[in-house]
Amino acid sequence: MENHIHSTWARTFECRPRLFYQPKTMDDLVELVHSARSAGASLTVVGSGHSPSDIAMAPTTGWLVNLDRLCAVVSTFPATAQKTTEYSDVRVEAGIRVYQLNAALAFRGLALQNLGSISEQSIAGLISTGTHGSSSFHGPLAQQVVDLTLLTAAGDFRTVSPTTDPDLFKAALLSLGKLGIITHVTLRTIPAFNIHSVQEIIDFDRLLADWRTVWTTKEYVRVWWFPYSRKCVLWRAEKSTLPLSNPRSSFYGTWLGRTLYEAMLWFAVNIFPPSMPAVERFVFSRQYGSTQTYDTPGASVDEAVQGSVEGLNMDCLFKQYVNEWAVPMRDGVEILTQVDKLVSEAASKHDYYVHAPIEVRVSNCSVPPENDIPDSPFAIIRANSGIGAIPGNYCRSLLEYAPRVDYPSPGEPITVDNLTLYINATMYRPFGRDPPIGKWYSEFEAVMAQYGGRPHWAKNFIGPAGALNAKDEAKRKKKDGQMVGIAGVFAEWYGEDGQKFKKIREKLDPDMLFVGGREWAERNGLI
Ligand SMILES: Cc1cc2nc3c(=O)[nH]c(=O)nc-3n(C[C@H](O)[C@H](O)[C@H](O)COP(=O)(O)OP(=O)(O)OC[C@H]3O[C@@H](n4cnc5c(N)ncnc54)[C@H](O)[C@@H]3O)c2cc1C
Ligand SMILES: O=C1O[C@H](CO)C(O)=C1O
Repeated sequence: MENHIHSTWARTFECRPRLFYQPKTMDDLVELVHSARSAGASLTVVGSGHSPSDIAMAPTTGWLVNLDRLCAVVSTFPATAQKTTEYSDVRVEAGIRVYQLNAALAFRGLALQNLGSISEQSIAGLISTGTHGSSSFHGPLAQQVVDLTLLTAAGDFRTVSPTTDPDLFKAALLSLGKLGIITHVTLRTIPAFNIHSVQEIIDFDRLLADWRTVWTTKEYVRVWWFPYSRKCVLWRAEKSTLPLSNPRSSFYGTWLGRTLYEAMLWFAVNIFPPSMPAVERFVFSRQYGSTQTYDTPGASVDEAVQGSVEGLNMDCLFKQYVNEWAVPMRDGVEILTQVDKLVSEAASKHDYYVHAPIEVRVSNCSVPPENDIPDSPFAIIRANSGIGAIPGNYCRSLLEYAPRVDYPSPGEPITVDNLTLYINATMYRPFGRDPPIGKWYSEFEAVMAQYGGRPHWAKNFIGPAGALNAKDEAKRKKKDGQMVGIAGVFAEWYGEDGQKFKKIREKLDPDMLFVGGREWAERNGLI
């Protein structure tokens, strides 16, 4: 198709590729790879466009391919064949959206073990960017991958697993679309489950006081931080057989509440920025009340029992910019204290204002030493806690952005020392209007980098200052918050694993067929 315009879900970036394809068969896809090579065109692969950045933008001379029509469930390995009823491996075509997969699994009495905030993504896009949920007992969502198939620039299918080709598997587990086209994925799924969640309001200072224990109290834990209210929402959930029950009604879940919220944000962004803290406080009080309910006898808490998808997904509200970094959980108190200081000082100087919530989440990205991989998928993580992941693999992807932390010793409980903290600075675009993000994001990133943090690959990070030459820097400054990228620090931050990824990439794709979005790849040190 010609004249196709592709844009991100948040309408933050768009591109006009020379040609756009949605192949219906794997043979068509292979033919497309050969045709693009013969034509000397680049081939960018895009999923649902939910990455907030320009990571999947194709140049005007390039071709863009999307796998929405390659979305079948290929096979389900019956529990008996796997000699267990605790999990089932399911092979799918990689264009399947997570919501389609959720439905197909539910039909078979199965479910994904963990999810991120939404289910719009394609499974390939989710894997390729290091998407995560929020649990101390689960890794990034790619932990559920048992094997995957990559269509290479040569037009060959390569099915890789931790045993068949460990290096290529670790590269393909977070490949940013730059290695080839993921065509199939086998996922380790478990019997469908419901979750019982309890949502409490906790004072910011109390959260910091309980930091070392709160993250491991339930299988799924997430925090939304409202800095101007000095409060957080603490959401904790576990698998449950209790009867289903709905969560409490939501102020911004209604058309009126939601529109009012967006209108107030618009006013604060465009007319009177100093009103932002009051807007955030008002919305917080409508949505959640104004008192701490955590550890408060007699306080009414918000409980629900929902299917895993409804419970784990959430309402992400409006179109947005998102800048999220992974840092060591053990440094969380210091990091949040520093960010809190930034936010309040900026507001008192009328320098910039942030939007709420700042999402604060967790994963267990630690992996066992290579010679210590358990024979059984019932991992140490699970044995310790009685809950958590049945991993499809125990690999750390070469481009894993979570800092390295220790794997828990056998028999020892998981602690903050084994965990990754994700801090997600979302800035809404009320009615399509861009808020100022540059100064906030630069200061936020300086704190994250100070603690060895690295940005989530899919998001709107800027990157360390000073990485560009004067001409490019001048160009960049024309757009507030534009990405500088991490090319200047890639070697330092990704070390040997990063170099290995680049070598594998160059070998598989010497003519850079899959580096259509060349600018993004260059800015970030991948080529
Ligand atoms: C509202 C919202 C909520 C989100 N929630 C979370 C969250 O909870 N946790 C989290 O970590 N992230 C979250 N994200 C980010 C999102 O999960 C990732 O950006 C994900 O990559 C989006 O998948 P996609 O299918 O839209 O991929 P796209 O954004 O279209 O593409 C992403 C990357 O995947 C590559 N790719 C796509 N398909 C293939 C393929 N078949 N083969 C090889 N490469 C491919 C692309 O080339 C590109 O590099 C959220 C984003 C939004 C907008
Ligand atoms: O990128 C993301 O957007 C939402 C926040 O609104 C979320 O959870 C992400 O991750």
